[in-house]
Amino acid sequence: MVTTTHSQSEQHDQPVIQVQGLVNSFGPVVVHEALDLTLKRGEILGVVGGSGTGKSVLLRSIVGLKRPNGGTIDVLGSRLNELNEQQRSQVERRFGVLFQRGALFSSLNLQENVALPLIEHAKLPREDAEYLARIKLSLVGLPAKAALQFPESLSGGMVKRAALARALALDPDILFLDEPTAGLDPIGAAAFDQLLVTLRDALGFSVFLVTHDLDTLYAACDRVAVLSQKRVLVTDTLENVAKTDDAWVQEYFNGPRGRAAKHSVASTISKE
Ligand SMILES: Nc1ncnc2c1ncn2[C@@H]1O[C@H](COP(=O)(O)OP(=O)(O)OP(=O)(O)O)[C@@H](O)[C@H]1O
Repeated sequence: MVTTTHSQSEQHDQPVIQVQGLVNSFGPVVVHEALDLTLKRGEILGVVGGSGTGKSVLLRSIVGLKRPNGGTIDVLGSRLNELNEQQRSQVERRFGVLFQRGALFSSLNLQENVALPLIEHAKLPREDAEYLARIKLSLVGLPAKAALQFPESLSGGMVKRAALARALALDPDILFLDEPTAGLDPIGAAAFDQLLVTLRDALGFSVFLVTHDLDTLYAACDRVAVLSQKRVLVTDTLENVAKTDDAWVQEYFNGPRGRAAKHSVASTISKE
C-alpha cells in the first residue's frame, strides 16, 4: 500500500498551491516578476498565455526543476524554499507530473513504465508494482492487453493515457500537466479532457494544467489563470476571464477559435 506523509500544518481549506511574488529570470531575461497564483483544493486550473509568457517555467518552479530567483511557493502546507532535501522530496512524492514530451521509456512495456515510480519511490516489489500498474492502466481506460505493449505500437491517445497512468502511480494530491492534449486529434483530445474530469471527480486530486487548447479550457477547467506581462493577469472562471480588458485575452477567447470552442461545448451540453 502506498502511504503519503501529510504535513501537520496542512489545513483542508488551504489552497494546495500558493505562489506569491514569484520572480524567475535567465540571465538578463526576466520571465516572472511579482507573480501570484493560487490552486484551490480539488480544482482543475487551466494556465494559459501567449508563447514564451512562462507557463512551463512556472510549472517547473513549483515542481522543483527551476529554483526561483525570488518570492515564495507554498505547496500542501509547506514553504518549499524552507525545506531540506528530504522534506522536499516528501512533498514532491505527492505530485504527479505529465510533461508534453514526457515520453514513456520506449524499452519498457506500459506496465513496466507505470510500475517504475512504484518501485523507485514507494520501494514496492516488482510483482506488486506491476499489479498496481495494471490497475492504473485500467483506470485511465486502457484495455488489459495494453499492459504488455510497448509505447511505439500504440496511438498517441493511448500513450497519453499511459503517461497519465504513470503520473497517477503514487496517488498524487496534485497533478501537473503540460499541454496534455498537444498532438492529439480533436476526438482523442476531448476523450482525454473527459477522462481528466472523471478521474478528478473520483480521486479528488487538484490539477495545474498548462494548455493552449481552448476546448480543454471549456470542457475541463474550473478556473483559468492568464499569464501576461510577467505575472498572472487574472484568475477566474472562464466566463469572467473572457471579459477581461486585455488584447491577448480578447483575441484568444473571443476570436474565431475561442467562439468555435465555446459553441462546441454549448452544443455538447445541449445534446446531454
Ligand atoms: N532553461 C532556460 N534557459 C534560458 N531561458 C529559458 C529556459 N527555459 C525557459 N526560458 C525562457 O523563458 C521564457 C518562458 O519560457 P516557457 O517555456 O515557460 O514559456 P511558455 O509560456 O511555456 O511558452 P510556450 O507556450 O511556447 O510553450 C522564454 O523566453 C524561454 O526562452
